[in-house]
Amino acid sequence: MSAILHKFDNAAALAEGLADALSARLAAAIAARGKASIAVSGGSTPKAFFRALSGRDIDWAKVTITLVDERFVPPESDRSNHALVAANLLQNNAAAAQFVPLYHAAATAEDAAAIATEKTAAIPAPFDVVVLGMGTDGHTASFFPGGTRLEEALDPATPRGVITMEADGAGETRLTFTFSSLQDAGYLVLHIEGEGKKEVLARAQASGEEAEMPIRAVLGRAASPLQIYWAP
Ligand SMILES: O=C(O)[C@H](O)[C@@H](O)[C@H](O)[C@H](O)COP(=O)(O)O
Repeated sequence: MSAILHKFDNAAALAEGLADALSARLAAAIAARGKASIAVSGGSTPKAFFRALSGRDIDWAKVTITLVDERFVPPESDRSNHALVAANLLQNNAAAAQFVPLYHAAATAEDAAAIATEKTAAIPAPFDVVVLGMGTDGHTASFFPGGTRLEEALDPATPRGVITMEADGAGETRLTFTFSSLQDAGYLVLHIEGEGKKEVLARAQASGEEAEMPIRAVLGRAASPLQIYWAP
């Protein structure tokens, strides 16, 4: 599917522009169906955009927020994406939103993934909005090169849901939505910043295996047009 580039002069302008676009999409979903859903990524890039979005004036009580992926750590951990979202997005007006975590205090990550799959199944598919990040190794979500269940995660036949992933670059065991859960979002966003990530994206857009740079699955096979938001 195609990719549309939204280029901004700087990160602050991108944060505002992305917050404007997403709040409009969420408000339109609420107007159409009475509810809206958004799955966001963790990492360091999204903080400013989370803060901008948290202040937008929409009916947040009708919005369900979840994560694209999570580290298998409790929300008290400084590695937790839940903690990142709680501190930066579930604030201000957006504090009224419903948040559905992926981490659950279970005996194993597999048990937590099964619980997350069950709990997130209540969110109508497809997501209205999905915001992906990208690592310098070309991973997105927790689709890491060399990941233990990468082929399964990217397989279009794999059902929607949350699975575990382990990889050298991932740190803790991860909990990640599958490609099939994310790729048909009403508005599918890739949010990256800096010249380095722009070069990584260019490499990913060149020919090569998905397993080498898993973002290629999104670039090449997502059902929804990919909205690339980039600032230097
Ligand atoms: O849990 C995570 O870390 C994210 O979901 C991950 O996929 C992230 O989007 C990329 O690693 C980019 O992270 P940065 O924004 O920190 O570069």
